[in-house]
Amino acid sequence: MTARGRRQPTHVLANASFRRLWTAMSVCSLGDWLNILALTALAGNLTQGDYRTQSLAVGGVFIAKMLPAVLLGPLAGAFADRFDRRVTMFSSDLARFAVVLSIPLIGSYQWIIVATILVECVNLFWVPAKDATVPNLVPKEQLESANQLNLLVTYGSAPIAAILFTALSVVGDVLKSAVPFLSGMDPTGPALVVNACAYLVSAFLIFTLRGIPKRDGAISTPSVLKQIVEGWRFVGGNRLVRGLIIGMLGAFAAGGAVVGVAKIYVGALGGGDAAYGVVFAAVFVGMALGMFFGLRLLRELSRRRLFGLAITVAGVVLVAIALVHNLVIVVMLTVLLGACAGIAWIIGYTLIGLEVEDSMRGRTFSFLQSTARVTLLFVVAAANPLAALFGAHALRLGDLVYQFDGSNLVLVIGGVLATVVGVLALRHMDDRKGVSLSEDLIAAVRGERPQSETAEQVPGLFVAFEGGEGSGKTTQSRLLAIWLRDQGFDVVQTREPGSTKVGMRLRAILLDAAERGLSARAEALLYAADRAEHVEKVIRPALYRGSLVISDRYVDSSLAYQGAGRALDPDDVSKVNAWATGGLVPHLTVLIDTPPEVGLTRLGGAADRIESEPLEFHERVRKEFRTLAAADPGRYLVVDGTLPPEQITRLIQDRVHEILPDPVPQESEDITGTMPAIRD
Ligand SMILES: Nc1ncnc2c1ncn2[C@@H]1O[C@H](COP(=O)(O)OP(=O)(O)OP(=O)(O)O)[C@@H](O)[C@H]1O
Ligand SMILES: Cc1cn([C@H]2C[C@H](O)[C@@H](COP(=O)(O)O)O2)c(=O)[nH]c1=O
Repeated sequence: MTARGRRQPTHVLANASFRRLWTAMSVCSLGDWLNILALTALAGNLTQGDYRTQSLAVGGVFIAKMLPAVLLGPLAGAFADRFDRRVTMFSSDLARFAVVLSIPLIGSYQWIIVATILVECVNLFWVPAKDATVPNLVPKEQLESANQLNLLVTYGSAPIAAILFTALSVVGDVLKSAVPFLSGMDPTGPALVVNACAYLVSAFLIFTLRGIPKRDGAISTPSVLKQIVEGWRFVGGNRLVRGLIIGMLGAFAAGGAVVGVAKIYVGALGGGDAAYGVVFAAVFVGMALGMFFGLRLLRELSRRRLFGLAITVAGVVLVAIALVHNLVIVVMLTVLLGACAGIAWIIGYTLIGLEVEDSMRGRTFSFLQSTARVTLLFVVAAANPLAALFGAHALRLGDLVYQFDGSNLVLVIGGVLATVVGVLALRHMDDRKGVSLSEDLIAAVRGERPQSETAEQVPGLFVAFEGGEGSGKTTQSRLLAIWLRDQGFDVVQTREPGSTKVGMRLRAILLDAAERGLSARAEALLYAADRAEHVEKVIRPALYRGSLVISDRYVDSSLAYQGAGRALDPDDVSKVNAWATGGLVPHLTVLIDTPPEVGLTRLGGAADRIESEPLEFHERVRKEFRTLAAADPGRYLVVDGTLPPEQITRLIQDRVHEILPDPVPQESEDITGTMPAIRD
């Protein structure tokens, strides 16, 4: 069998709509950093003279920046889910432009504070609207790359803004002395004008961005208050989202502990301001490395596992940072800490974008932004008093003296907290229960798909079709089988439940609408029993013969219908099925994603026991299918089931084509010299 190569996907920036949004975001990020630099400098300039007043004035700007998120975050999220996101972003940009432009014109400290609060309030509407829009513009498999680019410009624009600010300050000084009319101007004036113009450019880009889906939430949506409560309920009630947010906040708290005490800790290690700067920079260098190289290196590892693992490692590293009294090692560990934080942040953002439905996304992102800021504020504020309260202690062991100060304690607490959160996230969200994490990790580092679970090592190829009722699985799996047979492949087309003798009986029990009293656990076990028989009698033998197996439904159906639909513990369903199948996982799962209200109306005849479940049941099933696909994008093809059948067929053929084995084995080619004729 020849190697199964993958076709190179196009870069996410080739997508014109995303490119436009990303450009707007980059310009805004540059503007935001310029804003922080210019406003803190202006506040300092306006209160020159007394060091204490000056410090308080600059601190006031930071407080004004944080405050609106705490107070207005929930409202902004509901706004992003309620109104047209393009209009929200466009209006926000115009408002930011006007407010920032007014700062150098008015030029008083009071107005700086008011304007900062106003700009931050507007930002609160812009950011969740943007975050919730990204998953609408890029395909699911490119969402991780899109988030990497977003984070890159958010932080990468900071040094560019710093250089620009310096240059614009020089321009400000020159203008002040050369143009009499501008003699009263503060040198930060040009920076603020450029900052305002950045928002105007973004307004233009957003206005001309046609790819954002239109929404008119004002017609039938509930009240804003109801929407806010609905958003909180959703975040608290959704297992995955709750796990992601707790994990990300844990990572934030750990980061806050470092920011809070880094200065005194570095000082205690004998480092000055330069060393403090290096430690600070190490966090960002690490984040960039984690986001780009870490995620690429571990691309075969389940994203849910990697999320928990990254936070756990970050926690352990933080404890090590607290205990190792060597500045060079501390800097190296800080890079690792940043890498873990970068990985966790990107995965968390990506999974939320994939998992959360469009109508809830704005509120979820906004909840995350607000709670992250509150956590950061709280931890940074509490870290130093706690460190001071603990004081400095020298532990003596014979001749050895080990210094353990308050800053060490804060870092240890932050590290332990992150470790606990990471372990909980790993357990809470693990989608490969029963499969050793270390084996998975080693395989991922080697760039291999985890061997113990995939069907990769068998000579054949295993493709499963999944989706809700009437999504088109039977139609498409039949068409795929015909297409493959046409190319000379030996194809076994099969389905669940009911492809074996025992299976046929089980299918009758499982789908008989009269069988009303069947318990959820019994149902899960019967499906698993059918699957065990199916794998042993049909699928495995065919794969070992080198056949291509196409199954209409497999394990994911149990995770979606019995796990999410019947609300059984997903770990239990996963374990039972891993045991029933001996860990056999398809090479490719095609998810035909169709809204249940569309799929159910396609079905003819009387509804069977499962089809007659209420719509909410089928909605939970659909959501779980999508979540499963999102957690392992490399192994799934998600197609929109509302597309015309021919278009779906083409998408499936394109993807299957990438992983097809050579129909004539290499040895036969060597002997006969024949070239296989594969039609596209
Ligand atoms: N893309 C499509 N657009 C419109 N109708 C479709 C599409 N795909 C399939 N159908 C029609 O929908 C009905 C159900 O299709 P199919 O039996 O393939 O779905 P299924 O997912 O296998 O259903 P089940 O859940 O019963 O197994 C059929 O009448 C089929 O012709
Ligand atoms: C494999 C499997 C199936 N189901 C449900 C899903 C459907 O309602 C029926 C199968 O009918 P189909 O027309 O053949 O698609 O069974 C399930 O609940 N759990 C499973 O594991």
